Amino acid sequence: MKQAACALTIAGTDPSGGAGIQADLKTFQELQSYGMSVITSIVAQNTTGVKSVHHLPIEMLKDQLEAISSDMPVHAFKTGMISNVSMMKAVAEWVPQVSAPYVMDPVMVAQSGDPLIEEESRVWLRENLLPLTSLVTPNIPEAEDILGESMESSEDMKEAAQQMVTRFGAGAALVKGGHMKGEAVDFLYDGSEIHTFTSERIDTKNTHGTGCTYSAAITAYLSQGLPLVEAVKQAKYFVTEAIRHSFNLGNGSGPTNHFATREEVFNKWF
Ligand SMILES: Nc1ncnc2c1ncn2[C@@H]1O[C@H](COP(=O)(O)OP(=O)(O)OP(=O)(O)O)[C@@H](O)[C@H]1O
Ligand SMILES: Cc1ncc(CO)c(N)n1
Repeated sequence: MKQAACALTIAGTDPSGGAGIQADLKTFQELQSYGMSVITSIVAQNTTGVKSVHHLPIEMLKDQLEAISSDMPVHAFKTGMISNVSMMKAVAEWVPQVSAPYVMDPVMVAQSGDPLIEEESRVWLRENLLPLTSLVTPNIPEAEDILGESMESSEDMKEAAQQMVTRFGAGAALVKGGHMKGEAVDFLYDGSEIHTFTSERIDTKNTHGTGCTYSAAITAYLSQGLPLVEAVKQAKYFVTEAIRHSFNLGNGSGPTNHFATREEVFNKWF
């Protein structure tokens, strides 16, 4: 029997199902990787915002990580919300045990603007976690935060992607243009060249969890052995269709729609 491609997410939760662990597992399932999850924090949130956050005790985080690496194959993994330095340290100590591509979504604020990471953790993330990654996927505010510089143009985005790799040691960097105007353009620097991924901008307020879905799709494709550029290309199709079919659920920024997506992607793009 063919062995399953196993993808893991290490992240916070979203009970409303649009972002975090829930979005990641749905994406893994849609893209036919076997999904596994390690929870960092339980977040009481929905489409309108974050009510409260409970961080799991560090020992509990370590035990979950150990439960995976002592028993399960991991063919690719991603991290999302890792709120404080103690949790980042636990993840950083665990990463070398797994020889699989590591995709970091450097989650800092929710779509609603609520903070998901403590202020002092940002430097630690940059100095210690970033060099362990195969790919980091910041949106523009996250890239500005990591580099300490403001970004206004495509040239700034490309420069930021390069800096993440050459200055801060990320394996590769994908700077996402969801927060810009006009077409939704993302730039990937893979250590040797810039690759550009462009889609039309879809006119919707329902973009809760787009970043989670995108990085989870990249992780799923990497777990299946696709090369990085191909994994990003296909994940961009997936997230674009998930945004196109997003739901008007809840009173705020609704979630992307995964299950309308797979068929749509295959019919339309292949
Ligand atoms: N309205 C849109 N139409 C089409 N593509 C979009 C739109 N908004 C974002 N994208 C694309 O979705 C992907 C996710 O990018 P985005 O910058 O929104 O992530 P994010 O801000 O990290 O998401 P999150 O809301 O989960 O924090 C990128 O490929 C981006 O270009
Ligand atoms: C747990 C979690 N991770 C990431 C995001 C960003 O979309 C969110 N809202 N919640």
